[in-house]
Amino acid sequence: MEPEPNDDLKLEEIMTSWGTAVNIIVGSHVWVEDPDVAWIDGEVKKITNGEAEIERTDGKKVVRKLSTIYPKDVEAQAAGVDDMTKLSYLHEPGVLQNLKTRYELNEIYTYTGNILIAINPFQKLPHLYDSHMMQQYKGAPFGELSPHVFAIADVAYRAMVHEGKSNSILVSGESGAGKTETTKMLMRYLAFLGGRAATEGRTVEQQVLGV
Ligand SMILES: Nc1ncnc2c1ncn2[C@@H]1O[C@H](COP(=O)(O)OP(=O)(O)OP(=O)(O)O)[C@@H](O)[C@H]1O
Repeated sequence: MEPEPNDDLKLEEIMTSWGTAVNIIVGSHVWVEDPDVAWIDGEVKKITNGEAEIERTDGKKVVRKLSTIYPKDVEAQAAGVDDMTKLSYLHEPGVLQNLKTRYELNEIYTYTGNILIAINPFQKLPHLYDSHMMQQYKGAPFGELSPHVFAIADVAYRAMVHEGKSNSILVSGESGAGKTETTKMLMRYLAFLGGRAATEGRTVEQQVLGV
């Protein structure tokens, strides 16, 4: 539960939802919710009675309750991080900013630990899925290469082989998010790992992908 900011404190102190105490003071860079762009950054100019006056980077001045604003990591890496567990602040605006930064660099995949987040590129990125890429991910330790759907398939496959048990990969997202495309890539990679041994004239790849 998020505590109400204590007005008696000299430095206004709020808790992020991850339980880390964060000081928001005059001069702090913060994220403010916005109906059009979700979150926009700005600087705290004044704090009174649990409310902060913020000058947004678009020049607009707004007043927000301290409990609704989040600290911005001003030292965040320009290209974002490939695993969100590396973020200084793991809150919604921090996560969205990191995904946006990477997406603008055509990096559609990002990890959060061993979970893969994929953002629909709405364009063909064939270099991401060619046979050279598959070869690279085959047997590579998880996390060594850039986040990729092939890395998830590789880990799942290897665990299945080592443990001798069935395995599952959960693909979830809203309509149009890219679940079908992602599943196709997973199947293609698993078929690639399955090899080209043919039964009744059809390779594993042809049987799995139905081609
Ligand atoms: N990795 C990708 N690379 C290129 N295009 C993609 C990728 N993922 C999704 N798309 C594009 O987005 C469209 C919608 O994706 P997809 O059909 O996979 O969504 P979905 O989550 O399965 O949707 P629904 O739940 O409505 O069936 C695809 O037809 C494709 O044009």
